[in-house]
Amino acid sequence: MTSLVEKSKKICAYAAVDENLKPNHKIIGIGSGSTVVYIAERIGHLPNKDQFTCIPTGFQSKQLIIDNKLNLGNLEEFSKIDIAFDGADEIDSNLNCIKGGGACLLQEKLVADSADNFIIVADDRKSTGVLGKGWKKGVPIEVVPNAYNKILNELSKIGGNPTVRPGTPAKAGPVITDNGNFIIDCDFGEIPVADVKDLNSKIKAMVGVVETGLFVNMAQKAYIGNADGTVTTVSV
Ligand SMILES: O=C[C@H](O)[C@H](O)[C@H](O)COP(=O)(O)O
Repeated sequence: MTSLVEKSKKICAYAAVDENLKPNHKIIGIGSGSTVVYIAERIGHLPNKDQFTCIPTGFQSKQLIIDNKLNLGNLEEFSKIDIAFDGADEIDSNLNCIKGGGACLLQEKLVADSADNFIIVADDRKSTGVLGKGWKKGVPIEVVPNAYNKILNELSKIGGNPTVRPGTPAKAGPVITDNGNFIIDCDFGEIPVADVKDLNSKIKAMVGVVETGLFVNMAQKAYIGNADGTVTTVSV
């Protein structure tokens, strides 16, 4: 039986596609995770699906595009994206997000940054208003492998509690991203909305950091699927 959370993911994803995908859109960014599964599914059901080229944000995303028989593109060829849809691990009241729980943050941020419209889809557990309130695993940070120890020290110095994400039990040693890097998860406690941008800049300034899972001022809209079957839309 489909769980309430799974139903929430599906209704918000379907609503996001139905209300935002326009006939003039040609290039679509497809994010990663369990919620965007329903984004790809919905687009795959459209009679005009052949008019779209979909840009993936990683291996799983690419498979979703292929499985739903959508046209697959890449950022090298299409550097301007009309609209991108993606999930989130947590969303604050300004639509800043923590992303990267599935280690896909770098390609996701490249696609979001290239998109004219960036739409978040998530079930209502993710919409807490303050980053770090509900998502307790920390901010995912993609780092060059041989810089991890240096960056662990630097993150501790700015008040974080960082750990290298382990690959166990599927793999001994750290998780390796689609880009061949490590992920550090760094807990900063609750991050006030006014502090998110500054924290992101501090982390990005550390040499060896490739990208952070803090998506600051990137999303224009979020579609939140509620357990009662309704969808809440938030815009900035
Ligand atoms: O790296 C993973 C991505 O940032 C996902 O979009 C994020 O973790 C949300 O995934 P889900 O929709 O499964 O909660």
